[in-house]
Amino acid sequence: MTMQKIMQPITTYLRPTDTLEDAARVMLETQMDMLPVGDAQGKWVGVFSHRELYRMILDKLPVTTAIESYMNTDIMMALLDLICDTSGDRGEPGRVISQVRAHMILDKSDQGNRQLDRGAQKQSPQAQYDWGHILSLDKAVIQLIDLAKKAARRNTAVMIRGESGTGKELFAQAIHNASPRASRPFVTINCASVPEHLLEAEFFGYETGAFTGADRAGRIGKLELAHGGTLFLDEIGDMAMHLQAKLLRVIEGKEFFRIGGTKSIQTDVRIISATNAPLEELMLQRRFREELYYRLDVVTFTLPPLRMRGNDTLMLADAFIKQLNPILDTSITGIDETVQKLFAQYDWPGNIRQLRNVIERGMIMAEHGLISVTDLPEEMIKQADERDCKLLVQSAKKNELERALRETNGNKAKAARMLGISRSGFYEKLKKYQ
Ligand SMILES: Nc1ncnc2c1ncn2[C@@H]1O[C@H](COP(=O)(O)OP(=O)(O)OP(=O)(O)O)[C@@H](O)[C@H]1O
Repeated sequence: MTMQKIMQPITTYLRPTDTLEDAARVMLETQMDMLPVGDAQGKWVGVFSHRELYRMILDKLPVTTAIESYMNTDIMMALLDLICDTSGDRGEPGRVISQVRAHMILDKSDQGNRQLDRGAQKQSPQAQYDWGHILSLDKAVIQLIDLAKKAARRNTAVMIRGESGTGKELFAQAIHNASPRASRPFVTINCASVPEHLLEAEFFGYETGAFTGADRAGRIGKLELAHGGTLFLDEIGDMAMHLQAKLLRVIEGKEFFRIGGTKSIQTDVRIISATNAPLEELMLQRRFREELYYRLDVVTFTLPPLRMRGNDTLMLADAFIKQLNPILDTSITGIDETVQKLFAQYDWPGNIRQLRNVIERGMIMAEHGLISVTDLPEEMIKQADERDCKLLVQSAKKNELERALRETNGNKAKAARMLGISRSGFYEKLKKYQ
């Protein structure tokens, strides 16, 4: 989910009359786990999540079946369900909060104009980000931006490497927006999230009647949609070998056929690819084609992980707080000293995306003033607790217990309630933090 998506009311929602195929496509395009369903007046009447999608598939319903009788009409339960699901294993509650918030602000001003409906293939998707969105004080990143500005002017293929959440897509969009193709489409294909058997249709499109259950009118693929613009191939390392061969043929010959089609189609796209996969290793294992690699890897950028970007963590935390205060309706002034120290020592496996989610969650928890350790996700505190920050976390926890006791005049039951924990949990903490 991009920052843009949480800052604007979103226009993507389903109608009860939408089909299983419509829903699957919109979910793929938006990468949302759950979408609101709105009626003709834009009123929320339900939600449709992956769970309902799988249920329809397992029930072997034709793709033309309307989602109406499968959508979940218990909206609040569905939201809570999703929050619990996601804050468990995937550990990114902030991301869900963003999604939920985004969904709650349906764009009422333009109910009929959903971004991705049956007409999606006729619209040209645009890139939202430019250089001004890439914030960094880090020398290496600043140098990469300079290099990217130069590369943007040419038509050369660019490959962006780096861990998840380091800003690869942000860079790709900024390059497109600074290129002579800026006014043309920026089209993304996520090679990891589209199932292998659908990826080919996603790329090349298909002709009328190419599949059972396919749209009568056929569908154009993303290669055609991106004509004149940029095709962003995210997670390129996950592309199947046979598709890699087909892509290579398109790059070399600049033409292709729709699935089931006989007419060759010309295309002119600039390719930007991104990956966190060890492509060199994949080539040795014959899971990535060398010829394709050399076609895609004309200019390479490797974005450093957040833990190697020095002061960026605190600067970004501050910037996110400023951006999010008006959206979340909070008045957070910053992060306290303990959190600053903890941030500096933390590994940030999810990089900038994780930082933004942690900040957003912290802002929702704290509401005003400074974000403190107790507003951070449990997982993060646990990790810090096990490492060098143990003392820091302990003193913050101790302060919190002391404050609760002070404010309740030493009444432990009240103090436990105030902190939202059980009485036994409170005693346990008292013992742990002395
Ligand atoms: N330098 C930056 N300044 C401000 N925001 C950033 C920066 N880099 C990344 N972000 C934000 O972090 C989030 C993740 O960025 P992005 O999606 O570009 O990462 P990615 O490397 O493509 O991730 P993935 O590999 O998981 O797809 C986005 O919300 C993006 O706006």
